[in-house]
Amino acid sequence: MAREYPIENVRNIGIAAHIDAGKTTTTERILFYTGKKHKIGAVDDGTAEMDWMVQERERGVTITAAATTCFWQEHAIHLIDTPGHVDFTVEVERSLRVLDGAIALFCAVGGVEPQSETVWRQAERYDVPRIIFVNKMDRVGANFTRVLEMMQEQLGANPLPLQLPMGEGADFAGVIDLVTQRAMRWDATDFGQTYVEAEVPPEFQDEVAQAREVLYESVAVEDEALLEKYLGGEEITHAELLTVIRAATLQGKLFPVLCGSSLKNQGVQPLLDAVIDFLPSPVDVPPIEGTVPHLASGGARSKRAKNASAEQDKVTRLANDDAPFSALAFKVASHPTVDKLVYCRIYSGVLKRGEVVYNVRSEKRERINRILQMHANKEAVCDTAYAGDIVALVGLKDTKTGDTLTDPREPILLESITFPNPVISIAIEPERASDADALEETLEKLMDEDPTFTVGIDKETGQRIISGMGELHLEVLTDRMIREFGVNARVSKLQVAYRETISALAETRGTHIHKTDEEGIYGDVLLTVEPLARGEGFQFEDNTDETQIPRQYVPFIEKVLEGAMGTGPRIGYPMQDVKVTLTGGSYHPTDSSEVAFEAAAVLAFENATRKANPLLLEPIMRMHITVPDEHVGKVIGDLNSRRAQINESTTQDASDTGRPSQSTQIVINAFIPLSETFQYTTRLRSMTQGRGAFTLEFSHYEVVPSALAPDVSRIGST
Ligand SMILES: Nc1nc2c(ncn2[C@@H]2O[C@H](COP(=O)(O)OP(=O)(O)OP(=O)(O)O)[C@@H](O)[C@H]2O)c(=O)[nH]1
Repeated sequence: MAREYPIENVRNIGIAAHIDAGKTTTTERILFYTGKKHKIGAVDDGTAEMDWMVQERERGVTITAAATTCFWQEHAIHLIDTPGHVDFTVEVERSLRVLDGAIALFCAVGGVEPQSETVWRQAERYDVPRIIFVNKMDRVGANFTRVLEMMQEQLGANPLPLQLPMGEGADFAGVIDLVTQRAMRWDATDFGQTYVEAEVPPEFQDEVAQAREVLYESVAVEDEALLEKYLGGEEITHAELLTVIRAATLQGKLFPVLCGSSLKNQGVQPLLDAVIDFLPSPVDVPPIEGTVPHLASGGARSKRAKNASAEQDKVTRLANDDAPFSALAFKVASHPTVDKLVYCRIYSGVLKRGEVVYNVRSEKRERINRILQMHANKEAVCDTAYAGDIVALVGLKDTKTGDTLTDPREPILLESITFPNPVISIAIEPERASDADALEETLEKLMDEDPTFTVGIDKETGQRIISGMGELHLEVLTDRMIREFGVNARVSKLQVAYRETISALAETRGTHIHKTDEEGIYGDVLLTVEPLARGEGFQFEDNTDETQIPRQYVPFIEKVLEGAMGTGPRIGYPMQDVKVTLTGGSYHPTDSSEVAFEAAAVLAFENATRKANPLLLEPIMRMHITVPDEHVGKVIGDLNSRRAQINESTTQDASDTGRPSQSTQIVINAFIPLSETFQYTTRLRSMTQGRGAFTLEFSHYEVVPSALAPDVSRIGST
């Protein structure tokens, strides 16, 4: 079956916004006007919004939250969910990784709010082209011009208004298109499905003429030929203008701005037009890059791959149906009826139901049982998915977020989505023994959905330890477990995931020798432990011979010692960066056994590490703070009191981006112990009146200063 829409007519977009800017309300309108929903939610009495929110909290609804598809003017728009919350970078990162363009939504009253600023900067890092929608023009205090100024000042962006509002607040009556010079008014009786276009009312004509002048001039400077025409006083056609706006938007030089009121059903259709006119199709973004993966023996290896000079050769795949199939799994979601859904962005080729794909990470081939295109609350089964599509796949048991799925004959490994390691932990236990299974099952599901959430068992206490990215992350997950999955569980206080190591060389002997009338036990091991450089983990060397320790026991002893690294001598945190050398030992021809050598080796290791001046290590985070100039002194002072090491602070302003801006942002890069970052979100917010933003990423482990070490206790023991 041929594709319904040419790839040039596909848009993969997200809506980025500060909480409450009107993302849900706008999405509802988009789905309604594009015919995906036959009834518009009664947002006025709060029902649509509440429905949406309640659903979002339910297990099934993450399904619809990841992506939905709608159609507009012969184009397919895949709308990808981009939660705006700073504390859930994971969600934002994975959305930005697979979308091609975004609508940045601002409130006409609040303008550029902290969270919209954060998401804006994230989108900037990913080079995602954006158009802007200034929503809530009907609200008292709405001020279109001020929002434009804030974009310039706070974001250093170059907004390009393509419309002007006809009045503001209670007077807001519609929108004037600066290109066509037509005034649009929406019909309130049919939820804004129809709108009429008319002459610009006389009272707006001067303003429109001025704004049009600015528009043409701003666009002309982006293109030499257009500039020549403009300066020569020649007429510029709409098509010419739109082509240059599109090119400048794709390069991030201009950000077309539209306005309206989603709640009052005004302005959403032109926004959809703008998505099509200015945001990229999959062929407008650079082709996806990857490497030729090394395949396990037996795996199909293409001629191309065989001829590759190196196993990790770089390859690119064009966004083309004829290219070999490649896709990236960007979200795994639980589902009420099928096992799970795997959301994929197809970068190249075509996928048919029933086909087998190759998962490069797991080295497994998996059959696609069903291909679903997700709509608002429903899912449509399709037979085929094409390059550039976003679909949900059923049947992938071993696929995780970030995995590449490819044609088994032409494999490619796409760059995965990088997620930071979890660094903060709490012990969790079922309320009652009867809750244990439910807890286990829920933890599995949450781990599947969220790659930055892990579950382990504390060897010493036997407690389940859940780890995540930050305080709020674990709080929300625990809350979901209890409220959404109905699991009765208890958690301990948040703890940093400490490690242990040694700082000196030590040699000890461990013996495990018993003799009774019936049987004997004989194990005797001499070993040294010495520190390794940070990050080297565990090393083992054997300097004994068969007269000391029979050869068959050596690999076994190595395994035992590696296991013993799991519990350090100071508090019991896992150890790292230790080299163990087997230097001597003895055996008995009949009494020696694995069990005897195990006991002897563990004893020797424990004594040696205790003697080798053990140290505690703590996770150090790389912190990236963006803060307006005027608050920087306070923030740096506070960082110093938190044992942070500030590496650099740079000024980020207009000259960096080539865009005009009057505001100066200071970017501070620092290393900071994780334990000093608890509650930092609130602290930074209060120090910067909500305008500072930060990201934290695990960097490395460092020794805990000796004065603080006694305060560190074992996880779960509090
Ligand atoms: N006056 C006015 N209110 C609006 C408009 N759009 C949305 N709202 C209201 O703003 C509030 C937040 O709207 P949502 O659509 O839930 O905003 P959101 O960005 O999805 O918010 P979160 O889901 O909390 O992130 C609701 O009370 C809406 O009714 C608008 O155009 N005008």
